[in-house]
Amino acid sequence: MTDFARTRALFELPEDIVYLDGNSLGPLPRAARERVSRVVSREWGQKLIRGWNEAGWMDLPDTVGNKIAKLIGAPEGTVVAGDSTSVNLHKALTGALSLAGQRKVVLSDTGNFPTDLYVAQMAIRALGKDHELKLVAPEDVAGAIDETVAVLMLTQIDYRTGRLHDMQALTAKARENGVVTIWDLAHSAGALPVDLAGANADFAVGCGYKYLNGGPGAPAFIYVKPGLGDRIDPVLAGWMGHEAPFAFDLAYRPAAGIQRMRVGTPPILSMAALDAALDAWDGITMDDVRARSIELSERFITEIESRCPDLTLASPRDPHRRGSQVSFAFPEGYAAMQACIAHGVIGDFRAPDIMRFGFTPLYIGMDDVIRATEAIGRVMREKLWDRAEYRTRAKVT
Ligand SMILES: Cc1ncc(COP(=O)(O)O)c(C=O)c1O
Ligand SMILES: Nc1c(O)cccc1C(=O)C[C@H](N)C(=O)O
Repeated sequence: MTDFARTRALFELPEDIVYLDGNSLGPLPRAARERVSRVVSREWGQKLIRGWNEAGWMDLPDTVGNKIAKLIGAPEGTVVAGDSTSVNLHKALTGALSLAGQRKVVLSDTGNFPTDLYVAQMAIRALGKDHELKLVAPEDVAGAIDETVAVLMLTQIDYRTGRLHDMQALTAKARENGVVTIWDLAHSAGALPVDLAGANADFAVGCGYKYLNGGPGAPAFIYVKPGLGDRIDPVLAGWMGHEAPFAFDLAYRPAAGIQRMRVGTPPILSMAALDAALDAWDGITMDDVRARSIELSERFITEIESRCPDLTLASPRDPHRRGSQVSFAFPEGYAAMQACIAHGVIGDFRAPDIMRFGFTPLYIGMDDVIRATEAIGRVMREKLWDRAEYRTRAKVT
């Protein structure tokens, strides 16, 4: 059994708040603080450019990729860390389209995170092909997979409601119909068990700064199924994805497999923070994390529903149909979330009316859940949200 008291001590958390927003930005792992400080002073400061070889900087995208691979059911050597999720999605989609023959449809759903849809719209335009981005309701995805579809591009867990797509079943149906699959694991990696190899998915991407706790703007990751990497031409090519970057050839020759998904110089300080953060997962099983996340979120729902009749559950009630977040709808959700934050519970708000709370067993326990529901209960009971100071919209939500 995973000792979550031990893992909690690995993080720096302000004592006066309950942090239920690790699904958007994970907290600071103590090891990341130490590692970044060491990389800055001893490696960058003392080794200077020798750090690329002597401190393993050049290998960090693979080192970090392999740590992430273990959390998402991917074999060693199939994941590389770097760039943002949006950029990696662009690589995955253009790669997938290069495999898709004459088919024209990129299928996704209306619950997808907007960046995924923007990437698809502009990748299609940039390729100059007559592909069409087809969006259906999340529950209609399975029925829309047929032999006209070139690529199925989905986010496994809906960022607003937490609704979980059945990766295994949808990928199987896609394969039966000859459809290439791309999964966005932004809200899945580190949140619940993912089995990319078992599902036989073709591509996946995800964030380093949410459940993986790599820090604001942490490098993202990309997975390409073994054997597939060599068959795709990267549209986003750069010297770090060249077969021999330091040969400085004039002609681009893509590196083998996942290595061709690299583009430019990796951001070493951010990579080092993510690398250290990922050590918090040593000795932990995702099944334990999932079981604990369900316990915490079930208790949260029970308490909120009994204390806050004005809040309506916006996530699937069945814990096996949602990720590691719970959302409640409330017309004054923005102001209510501001009031919750002012009263010591940090979650977030997603328009038009969603109050979103993330459950991250590595550092959140049952005491936190109870404390949070007491504070939220008070905010709602005493209508503390109905104050001008909470209704004023900030720039970033
Ligand atoms: C599902 C999903 N995909 C992609 C992103 C964006 O990733 P990035 O900002 O790293 O490009 C997010 C959140 O920001 C997200 O929720
Ligand atoms: N990436 C973010 C950022 O740079 C600022 C504020 C929020 C974010 C997020 O991660 C949003 C997130 N993907 C979401 O689920 O809403």
